[in-house]
Amino acid sequence: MRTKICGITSYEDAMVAVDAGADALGFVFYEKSPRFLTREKAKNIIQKLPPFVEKVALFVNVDAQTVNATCKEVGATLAQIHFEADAAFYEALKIPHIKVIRAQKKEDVLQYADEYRLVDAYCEAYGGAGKQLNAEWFEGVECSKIILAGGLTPDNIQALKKYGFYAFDVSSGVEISYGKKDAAKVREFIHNAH
Ligand SMILES: O=C(O)c1ccccc1NCC(=O)[C@H](O)[C@H](O)COP(=O)(O)O
Repeated sequence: MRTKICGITSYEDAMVAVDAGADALGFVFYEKSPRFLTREKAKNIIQKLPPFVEKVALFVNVDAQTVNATCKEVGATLAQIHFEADAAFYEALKIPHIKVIRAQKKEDVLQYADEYRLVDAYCEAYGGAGKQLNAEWFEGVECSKIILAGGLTPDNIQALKKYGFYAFDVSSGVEISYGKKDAAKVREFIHNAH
């Protein structure tokens, strides 16, 4: 199972995740987030990372030009879009991207079913709240294009493997404090996901 460790704010935490086998790292460009980091700080981390690691830039309520410019400047390889955006926004993006579904009910997890998408639990903060989805919503659903997020921990992912998700995404479940990862939990999460 692929894994993304989200809310990275230091090179040390990034390398703990990479060394443990993370496929992707998430960087939050939402100023109201406790995991927000500046473009300069993100660039300094990203430029030192080894190849074959997806560098994901997260955005909330910005225009496409901001997404394009930020990703180019920091070296992000994928944009993660955490808000409702229209077709013109997506057409203007010049970088690979994934939509985020902030699910509030079972039907929501079926949105954009033909696309790889991240399904997270709805929260006012847009993400990183440690709020879990109802696993029963995935019963009978084709999950191979879903990146599951929301309240995942090293202890609860084993039971979720049976749904056949594309990947697991975690932030608060492997943290000591906002934006500071717990190395042991990061390793345990990735180990248990595989
Ligand atoms: O992490 C944040 O602070 C954040 C803020 C605004 C938009 C998205 C954010 N995080 C998005 C993620 O991809 C998280 O990994 C995802 O929501 C799961 O978080 P958690 O429930 O804490 O594992």
